[in-house]
Amino acid sequence: MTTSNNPLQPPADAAPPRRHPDAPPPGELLGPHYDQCFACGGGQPHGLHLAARAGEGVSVTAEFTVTEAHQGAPGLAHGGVLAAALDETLGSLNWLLHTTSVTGRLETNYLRPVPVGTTLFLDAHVLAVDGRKIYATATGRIGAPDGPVAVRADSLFIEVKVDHFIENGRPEEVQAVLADPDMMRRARAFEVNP
Ligand SMILES: CCCCCCCC/C=C\CCCCCCCC(=O)SCCNC(=O)CCNC(=O)[C@H](O)C(C)(C)COP(=O)(O)OP(=O)(O)OC[C@H]1O[C@@H](n2cnc3c(N)ncnc32)[C@H](O)[C@@H]1OP(=O)(O)O
Repeated sequence: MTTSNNPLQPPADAAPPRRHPDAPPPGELLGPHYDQCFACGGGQPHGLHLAARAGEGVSVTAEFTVTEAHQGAPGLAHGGVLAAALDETLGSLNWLLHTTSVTGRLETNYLRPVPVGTTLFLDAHVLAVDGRKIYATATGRIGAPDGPVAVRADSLFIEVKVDHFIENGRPEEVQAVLADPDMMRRARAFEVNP
């Protein structure tokens, strides 16, 4: 039952987050979920190359360094790029839950400009889960894990089946991924989340 009009606030009867028993241990690098992902993939020269690690509970940390390719205003990171970094960090929580989910809503809050050359230290954690709805929040800090807060986000992710990607993706890329047994084994493993 929804008790608030804010779609990013978990309802009072939502379940607390539960770390999956097979979640990677705290400190482990999660690796890209897809080599061509703009945010985490190694195959995108101008991508963020964001590297996320498992944290304690249902949390992750991540880092990415702002380059010339990420500018909006001269010498400053584009707000959409920063939103992508927050989105990706939040999406990495899938590894801790062993679910496959996509962003339904993402509300970003920009507190400080982020200059080119900055390494942004991000963290995200799940607040609650309500059926297919995953409520999570993220913060990005300048220069260090305890640096000044530059950006924050609240989000609602929605759990989907792997078929979501097969049915909606462009056929060329979908076929290439379907032909990669490692990728498919990992993606399908997330679907049988007990
Ligand atoms: C080729 C094979 C590949 C396999 C391997 C793939 C591995 C990939 C692994 C992991 C991927 C992680 C990727 C991370 C990247 C970072 C995250 C992104 O950037 S994701 C991209 C941006 N997001 C989208 O493109 C979503 C577009 N939207 C949709 O597709 C649909 O709207 C979707 C799936 C979100 C929901 O559609 P419905 O038909 O399934 O479900 P309904 O019934 O509408 O919603 C279910 C519940 O959620 C609420 N809901 C849905 N959307 C909402 C919204 N925007 N705001 C508030 N509530 C929402 C609804 O009110 C409903 O709630 P009630 O159960 O009735 O209480």
